[in-house]
Amino acid sequence: MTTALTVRTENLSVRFAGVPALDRLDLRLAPGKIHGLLGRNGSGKSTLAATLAGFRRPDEGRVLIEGGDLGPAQEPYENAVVTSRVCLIRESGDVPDSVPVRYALRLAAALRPYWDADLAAELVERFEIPQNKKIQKLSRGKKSALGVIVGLASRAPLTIFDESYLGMDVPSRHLFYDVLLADYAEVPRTIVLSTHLVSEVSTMLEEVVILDKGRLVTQSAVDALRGRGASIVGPAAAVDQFTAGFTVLAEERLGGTKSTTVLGDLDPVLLAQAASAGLEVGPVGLQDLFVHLTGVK
Ligand SMILES: Nc1ncnc2c1ncn2[C@@H]1O[C@H](COP(=O)(O)OP(=O)(O)OP(=O)(O)O)[C@@H](O)[C@H]1O
Repeated sequence: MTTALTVRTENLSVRFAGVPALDRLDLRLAPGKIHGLLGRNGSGKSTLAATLAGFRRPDEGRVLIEGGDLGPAQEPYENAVVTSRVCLIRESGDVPDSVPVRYALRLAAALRPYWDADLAAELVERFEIPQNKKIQKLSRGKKSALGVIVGLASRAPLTIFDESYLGMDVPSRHLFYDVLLADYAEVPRTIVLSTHLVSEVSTMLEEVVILDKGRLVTQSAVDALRGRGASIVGPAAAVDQFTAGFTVLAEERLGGTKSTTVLGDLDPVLLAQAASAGLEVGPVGLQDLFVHLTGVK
């Protein structure tokens, strides 16, 4: 049976030629949740994903993985017991290129202790992957889909998708999200989705880690993060009057109606004022917060 794992990093740093890609990260990924690993290009997402999966040795600090039948915390690097329970799928698909699809699936079945062959077969059908074709002959999208299938059917207690679905078209990506949610409900495990497509995955995420230039910007439950701001919708003049003095994260206007996203907690007095001005107050979008927190202009 798959048992979700807990991941911790302590003062984790990874450097390339002396330049930090990860800079003293202290994180805790709770077991059995879907975590978003968010950051702009070059922020360190792939380096973190590879280090969590044991592909890379930290230059400083450590990664600790614990829980389930693993027992006490262990470091993943050069640790076959831990890495057999961790599946990292990168954009390349992380499958050998020169062999037919059916062989790659057999290989995954042999290597992955929690492999679900029925799920793999079902997904190969649903994503319409030609089983006899060599992987190098697949289109980029189908190659990505095969990687995703391996990631899902591995049912690893810690499963990390590092932008592995970006090559897929929109319907295929949505199929991936649907299958991921359904399978996660059936077999809970710790899932990390590394992405910059924040708006597309935001409804699936329970926790987020936001990186910027290798540093931790924030780690938070999505609900708590969304509570850091508010979106105010209503007649444009009333919205402008109400939001004057707030830090504005985003504005959108449609005819006489305006939606303004602001940073800050709205107390009950402000909420009552908004209601009496005919304004609707909702949570802030994750994408708007991400843009604000990572300084994208
Ligand atoms: N093998 C490597 N050699 C040298 N520098 C590297 C290497 N891998 C990553 N880096 C550098 O480390 C930093 C973090 O890169 P990383 O790929 O982890 O970021 P990322 O958030 O995954 O980016 P993206 O969204 O563009 O994939 C970048 O400055 C990158 O240039």
